[in-house]
Amino acid sequence: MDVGCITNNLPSIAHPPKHGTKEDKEDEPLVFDASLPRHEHNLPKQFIWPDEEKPCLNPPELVVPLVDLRGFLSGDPVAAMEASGLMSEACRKHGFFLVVNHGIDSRLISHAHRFMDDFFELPLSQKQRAQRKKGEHCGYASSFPGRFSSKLPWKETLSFQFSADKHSKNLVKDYLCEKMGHEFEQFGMVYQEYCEAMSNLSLVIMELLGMSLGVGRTCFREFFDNNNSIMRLNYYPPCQKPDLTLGTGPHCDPTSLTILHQDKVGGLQVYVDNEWHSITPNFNAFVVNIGDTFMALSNGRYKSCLHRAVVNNQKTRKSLAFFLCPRDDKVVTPPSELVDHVSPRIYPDFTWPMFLEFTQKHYRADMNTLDQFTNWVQRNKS
Ligand SMILES: C=C1C[C@]23C[C@@]1(O)CC[C@H]2[C@]1(C)CCC[C@@](C)(C(=O)O)[C@H]1[C@@H]3C(=O)O
Ligand SMILES: O=C(O)CCC(=O)C(=O)O
Ligand SMILES: [Fe+2]
Repeated sequence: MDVGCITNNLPSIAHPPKHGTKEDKEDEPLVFDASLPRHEHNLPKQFIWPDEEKPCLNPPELVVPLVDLRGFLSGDPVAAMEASGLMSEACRKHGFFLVVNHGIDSRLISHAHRFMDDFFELPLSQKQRAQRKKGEHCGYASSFPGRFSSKLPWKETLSFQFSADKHSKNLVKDYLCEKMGHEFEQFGMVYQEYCEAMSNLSLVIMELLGMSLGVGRTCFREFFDNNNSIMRLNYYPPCQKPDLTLGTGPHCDPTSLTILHQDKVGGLQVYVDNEWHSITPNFNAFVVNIGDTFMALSNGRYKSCLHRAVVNNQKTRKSLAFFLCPRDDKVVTPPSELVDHVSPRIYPDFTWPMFLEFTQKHYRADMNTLDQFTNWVQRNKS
């Protein structure tokens, strides 16, 4: 797919000033670093979001279904029906649910959070050894000044690839050691183990989602076997003007399924019934949400939901986001059971690499990403 012509049709992402031009000085990319003294009271204008997108104070709490996986994991068919029923109700309404008794060691989760602190508290120059390159989705990024010209998110991120393929057992460790040096070997091993746990949990959830949609336990589990997913560490430093900016802007995840662990600070918000709702942190629960790619796989039966992250003026907030993505060669096509004259195809066939490139090079993911991508694919059908 030649994606070149997208650039002219969509609100393209700001291109950083050409080096050496006069804009360089005026538009020197904004970079902030959590370890710098927090004395900035006048927020740079690029971090100030439009009034209609600014955070609201004290949103109501979203009562999210708590899906207990213990029974299903022990083979109890009644528990399986209960769990898939709860998921179905949540996914038809807003696409978010919590999973508990998931079997993942709390020490692994704590290690992952601790290593995240270690990374983001490094001097900026060291973090920039893993600097995300233009058009690529892996690496370290600080608020994306080179990518966007306004509505910059108040966060630093570190993203890397995970492959469930048995020959890729060292992918995470090798990437982190290559970028950051061999002192990151343990960091890499912990995140390789964390991502394997996330991948296995994703496949369990895919079994239940398959059951809930009437396509059987193995349909989506096999589709995401050997997944080629993305792990993202979100680090949100305190902000002196938290009511003017956002940690992560309003969006639907373009990926298939997100398994998120937020720390105790809280800040994740979901847009349901025309209102923003907070999701209260729960160390023992993972927040799970459907992404755009799974919405296409389900032929629109399940919703990819609008959400965002707000910041505060007291504490750093962290979240671990595992984004499930199918192997590169998998074609996203809904099972035949989900397509008929009553429910005709809504989205075109596509592969995840096509959609990912769209979000990285030509369109800032928001609440319309899948529709924009669909329109472009249909316009460019050669
Ligand atoms: C495929 C992806 C693009 C973003 C990361 C992700 O892996 C899934 C979520 C996407 C994102 C977080 C949605 C909001 C806008 C965004 C630019 C961000 O704030 O980070 C998105 C990510 C991206 O780097 O494009
Ligand atoms: O940090 C959070 O709670 C949400 C982050 C998010 O939505 C994302 O990274 O896609
Ligand atoms: Fe998200």
